[in-house]
Amino acid sequence: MSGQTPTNDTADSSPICPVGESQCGVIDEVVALRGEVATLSEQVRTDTLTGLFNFRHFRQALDQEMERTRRTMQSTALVMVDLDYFKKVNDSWGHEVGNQALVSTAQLLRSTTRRLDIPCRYGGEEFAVILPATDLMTGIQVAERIRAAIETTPVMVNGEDIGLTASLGVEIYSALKEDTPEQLIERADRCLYKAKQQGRNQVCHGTFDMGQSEAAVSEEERDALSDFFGDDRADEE
Ligand SMILES: Nc1nc2c(ncn2[C@@H]2O[C@H](COP(=O)(O)OP(=O)(O)OP(=O)(O)O)[C@@H](O)[C@H]2O)c(=O)[nH]1
Repeated sequence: MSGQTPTNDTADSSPICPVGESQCGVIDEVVALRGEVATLSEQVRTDTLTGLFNFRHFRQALDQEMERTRRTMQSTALVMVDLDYFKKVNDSWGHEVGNQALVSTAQLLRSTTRRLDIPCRYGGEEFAVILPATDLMTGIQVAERIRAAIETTPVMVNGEDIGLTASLGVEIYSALKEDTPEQLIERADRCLYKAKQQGRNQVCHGTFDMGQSEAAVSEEERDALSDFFGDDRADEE
């Protein structure tokens, strides 16, 4: 699975003209077509506004990472991110500022995650980040890092910060579960809904004891997580 920035991953194997010919129209055409195919395949999986992977790629990547979990027994974490009161952002500051906030959030998702993580625009003002080979505790810490980055990074309009925040839900898929991708998304979305219900600008997660329902990250847990993990996960490759 490619990393977080959609790239042109076509191999550089330029066709060569037949022996004795320095120019060849057909080959020029093949090279041009290859370029177009690469551009189109990037467009098909990329969200135009933010440059993140789009929903189509998200679903394919989630299938692939869940399959990897079944083979390697390493869990996959899923973080759902939804900007708070985004309708109010649009209504108060205008649609263009709303778009600026979405672009800023996308940049933060890239900068707070590893290259192998898969940040996507799920739709509207909702984002999803797939964290391959990640357990619940680490997923919670990454979500908390994303939350803090959104809260503390100003989105300025006419010298004023619009005060953007987000609510997040974290769940994991382990090989022991028989979840479908839809069930995993639904569980993560339930956590996100709980974060909204409990006041927004917070992370809720599935519990370590699967017999229980969702839980919020408490202040103490937040401190313990950052002490335990330090702040270096975003530098990992
Ligand atoms: N600027 C902009 N706005 C968008 C885009 N996509 C969705 N929106 C807006 O996002 C807003 C989402 O509003 P709601 O679903 O009511 O949620 P909310 O206001 O964020 O409230 P909570 O999620 O409950 O905190 C709507 O006003 C949409 O028009 C986009 O691409 N650009």
